[in-house]
Amino acid sequence: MRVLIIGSLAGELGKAAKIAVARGARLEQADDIRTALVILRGNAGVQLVLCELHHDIAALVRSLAHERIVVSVVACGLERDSEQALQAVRDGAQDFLPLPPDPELIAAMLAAAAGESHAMIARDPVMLATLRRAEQVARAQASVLISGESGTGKEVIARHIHRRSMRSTGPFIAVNCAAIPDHLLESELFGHEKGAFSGAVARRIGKFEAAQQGTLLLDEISEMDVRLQAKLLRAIQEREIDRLGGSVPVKLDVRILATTNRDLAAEAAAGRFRSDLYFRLNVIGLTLPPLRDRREDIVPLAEHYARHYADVNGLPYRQLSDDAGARLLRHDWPGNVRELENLMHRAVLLAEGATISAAILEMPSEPTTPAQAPVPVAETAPAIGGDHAVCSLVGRRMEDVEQALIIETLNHTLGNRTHAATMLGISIRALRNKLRDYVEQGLPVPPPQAGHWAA
Ligand SMILES: Nc1ncnc2c1ncn2[C@@H]1O[C@H](COP(=O)(O)OP(=O)(O)OP(=O)(O)O)[C@@H](O)[C@H]1O
Repeated sequence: MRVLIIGSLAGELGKAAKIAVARGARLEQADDIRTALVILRGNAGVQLVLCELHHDIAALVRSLAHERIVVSVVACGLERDSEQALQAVRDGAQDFLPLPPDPELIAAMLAAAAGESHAMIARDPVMLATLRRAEQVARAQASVLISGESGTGKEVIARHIHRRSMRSTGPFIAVNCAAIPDHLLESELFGHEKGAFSGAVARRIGKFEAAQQGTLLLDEISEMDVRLQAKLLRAIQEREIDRLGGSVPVKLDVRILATTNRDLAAEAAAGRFRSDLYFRLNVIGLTLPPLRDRREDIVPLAEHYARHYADVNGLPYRQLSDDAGARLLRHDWPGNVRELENLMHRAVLLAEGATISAAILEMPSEPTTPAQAPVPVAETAPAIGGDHAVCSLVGRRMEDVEQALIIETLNHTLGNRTHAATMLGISIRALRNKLRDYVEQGLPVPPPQAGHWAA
């Protein structure tokens, strides 16, 4: 992943940069915000910006919004500068990295910005068959549509297809269509020329061009606005794009992969998704089975995460006890692999004895609906007057209950905003606005995918 550092590499930030490089990051460096913006306009592959606190972070965030550049900004400074750190978050930084740098915190930030680790575990015959099919189609050039419930590993398999393709030495660029507002998504994908809109002060290269000779993953494609769907269809058919405000088309050599956790054929039939685009994307279709239908993967995945999170947190590796394994096998996993991963992360942090026992596995009560697309409230709401959990809320202010629910959901998803918003049935933008309000009120908010150790 590409990381842009704004500031001097001579001091503590240089140490952070070295750690990021040791974890596989490729660095860009700018002495000031003006230079950083020049780099960002020309390189849509940058996923994370680490910016020293004393730079004008508010101005950086404003320019990024103005120029429709989507990238995570993390403010960096000494731990004692907590007032400035809070101000940086108020100004729009997504997080604060205290210096001197903690290698594990940097690893978590890189993982959060890149969309977590790429290891692929598969033991169940159903999953092995899916994997074989993915490997078969990897060498083709055709688009692949990967369907499956949220958290089943659609992005993991997309990366696997890229690694096994003839484009593996080229870039793999992922764009989450649900997480980026429509007006930003267009320039994020297609780029823009200077003057294309009031904030377009210079040419900006989009994700399509950043993915040249490689693979572009359009995550959660069903959430793409209809107008953009038309533009995407043209890009795929003509193999060229026009930057916003551009007059000369740019030729493309990009393979498109797309994911959806909705039934895209049904969306097309209902007129919510263009049928012609659906057929273009679904030249090859792959469906990832939910975890409850590939039970032989559950324990190997749990063991993988027990090892991984022990490693990441500098803790001793503890095996799963037999009763813990049995308990995992009894659960239905509505949140799929992501739910299992979060549960094991917590268990690794809480474990004390020689093994991870069933007692510390914090299983939520068995939900009745799979956690994929937001479920209409009417389908899940308890009958009025009949539910103890709801009765116990009577007398509390709506705002307080909402706040507690949001923070608790974020704790459950270990800070993952996209997943929390899906569970809450609200847009990422609405969630971000709420969190910004909480930060302004001085409330502690779980940082993005940081886990308990950073809470
Ligand atoms: N087979 C697997 N082996 C190891 N880890 C996996 C596997 N499948 C999924 N994961 C992990 O589970 C988490 C969710 O995976 P991923 O983001 O690919 O799911 P998704 O189906 O794309 O979810 P969403 O639809 O919510 O975006 C990630 O942290 C990923 O690393």
